[in-house]
Amino acid sequence: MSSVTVRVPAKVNVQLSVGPLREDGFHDLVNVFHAVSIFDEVTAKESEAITVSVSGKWSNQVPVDDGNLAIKAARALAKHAGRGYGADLLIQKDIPVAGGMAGGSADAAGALVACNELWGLGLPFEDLMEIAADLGSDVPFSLLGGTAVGTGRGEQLSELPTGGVFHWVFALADGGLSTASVYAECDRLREASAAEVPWPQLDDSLMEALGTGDAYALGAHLSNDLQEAALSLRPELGPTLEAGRQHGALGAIVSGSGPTCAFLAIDALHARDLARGLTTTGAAHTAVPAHGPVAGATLL
Ligand SMILES: C[C@](O)(CO)[C@H](O)COP(=O)(O)OP(=O)(O)OC[C@H]1O[C@@H](n2ccc(N)nc2=O)[C@H](O)[C@@H]1O
Ligand SMILES: Nc1ncnc2c1ncn2[C@@H]1O[C@H](COP(=O)(O)OP(=O)(O)OP(=O)(O)O)[C@@H](O)[C@H]1O
Repeated sequence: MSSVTVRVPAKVNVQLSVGPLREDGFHDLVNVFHAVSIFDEVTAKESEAITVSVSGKWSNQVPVDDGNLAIKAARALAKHAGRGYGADLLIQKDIPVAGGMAGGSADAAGALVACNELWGLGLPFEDLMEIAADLGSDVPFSLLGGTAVGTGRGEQLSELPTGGVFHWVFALADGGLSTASVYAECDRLREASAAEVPWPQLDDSLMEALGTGDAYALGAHLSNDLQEAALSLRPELGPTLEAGRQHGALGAIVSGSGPTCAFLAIDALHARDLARGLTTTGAAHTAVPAHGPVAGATLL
């Protein structure tokens, strides 16, 4: 096979509960991931060396050197296989960069699946999941997709069946937020308040809403412990969230570490109207309707 293409989704966190800071610099989480229909595509072509190039909306914001997570993923896979394989990786980028939607993680997951196929390794999914966890906390979920609860630093996943399709609108912001700085801001705010940080717990009402496909209940139970930190670093996100609520969103939340804002809609038609409302009033320069859950990294 000389060329393989894999499609990988973005994510939103419908619950993100952040526990105390661990000694390794990470936080224990209860992280309910939900994969949504904004996709990157990663194509791997036969080559001597491992290289990457990026096309699409956000290509100028993505590194094409060794810092690219897709390159790191391909290298980690080649190392696991014990051979000096090569691949030209082409990323078609649609997921916002540094937007809290796991775009880099998606490309890493895409590169793992594509290179496993291109190089004929035939590694089982469990092996790819282990390599993924070493690459980043969100990478295993980008492989898995659907809806899942992540514990540990987010890499230990249990799949969650959902009772229906949920319709979302994502309001994209200018410029990204670094995930590490948002966690650091969360720690700083917690230190300043001196309140004890509780151990994260799964929200039973949220589980029920996901299981029954009840968008109204899901909207009422969305939660993100990183939201206050993201708003502290980007106060202008507050009015964006409020504008979504004014346009009838069932729930409005910062996606992961932000700055993308996620709005839950009643149905596909409402999502389209909500997106139009957010852009025509200037509350967001770009608002993208999407639905979830969708599959994780998939060979095309
Ligand atoms: C905010 C989320 O996107 C929610 O899904 C993730 O928790 C972040 O996952 P990610 O981007 O894959 O993050 P990683 O590459 O693993 O870690 C980047 C940095 O985020 C912070 N980090 C990440 C995950 C975690 N459970 N605790 C943390 O404190 C650490 O400072 C870490 O150095
Ligand atoms: N393939 C890639 N796509 C996007 N960014 C990448 C990639 N590889 C490395 N990066 C770097 O990683 C940084 C974070 O990008 P990413 O889009 O993954 O953030 P994010 O969506 O906020 O992540 P998360 O939601 O997992 O916290 C970017 O600013 C960029 O410098």
